[in-house]
Amino acid sequence: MQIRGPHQLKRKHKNQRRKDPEATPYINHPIGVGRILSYEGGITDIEVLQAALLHDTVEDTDTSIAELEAVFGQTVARIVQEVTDDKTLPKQERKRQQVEHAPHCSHQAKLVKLADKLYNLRDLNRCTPTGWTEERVQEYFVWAAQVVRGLRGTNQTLEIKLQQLFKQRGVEM
Ligand SMILES: Nc1nc2c(ncn2[C@@H]2O[C@H](COP(=O)(O)OP(=O)(O)O)[C@@H](OP(=O)(O)OP(=O)(O)O)[C@H]2O)c(=O)[nH]1
Ligand SMILES: [Mn+2]
Repeated sequence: MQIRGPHQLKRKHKNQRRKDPEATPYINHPIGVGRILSYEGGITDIEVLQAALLHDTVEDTDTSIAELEAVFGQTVARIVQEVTDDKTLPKQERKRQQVEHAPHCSHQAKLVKLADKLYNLRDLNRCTPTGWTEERVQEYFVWAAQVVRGLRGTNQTLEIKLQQLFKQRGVEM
């Protein structure tokens, strides 16, 4: 599938659903990440906001970095690249790499990562994904705290909100 313009980006996640019991449309997540950055984080950097909307397209759809670069430019493509997991790696290794790479990401990519984690942790508080145990939810919080630790000093408002969520779960950041 080809992106012919930014207005068609939601088609990329068209057939994808969240893992919540209602199987809500996946596009709610990237839009929510953009909202967090804009309304809560006070971010006005248009490339960060574009990258937020696109952040899971390469990981989860048939979109390539080259395609993003052609439509949205080098910077947006680079940010998305930075927040994209290598899905050919085993899950445990992917998760380990996120912790390891977080401190070395660009400021713009760190912003997207902070908002992504904030959205997903709030989503876990809202409802448990299908098939997840309480233990798996708690493990996600513990892992996310390790990633967020490497993103400190990026956006105070978002980091305080994340810190509160970890504290509620008794997790050290
Ligand atoms: N909390 C929650 N997450 C859901 C839901 N539906 C889909 N997800 C996605 O699942 C991912 C977290 O689940 P995991 O099992 O840890 O990861 P995996 O999908 O990469 O295997 C997140 O991916 P991601 O955004 O790429 O972020 P990351 O966790 O890889 O950093 C999140 O967006 C849902 O209903 N609730
Ligand atoms: Mn995401």
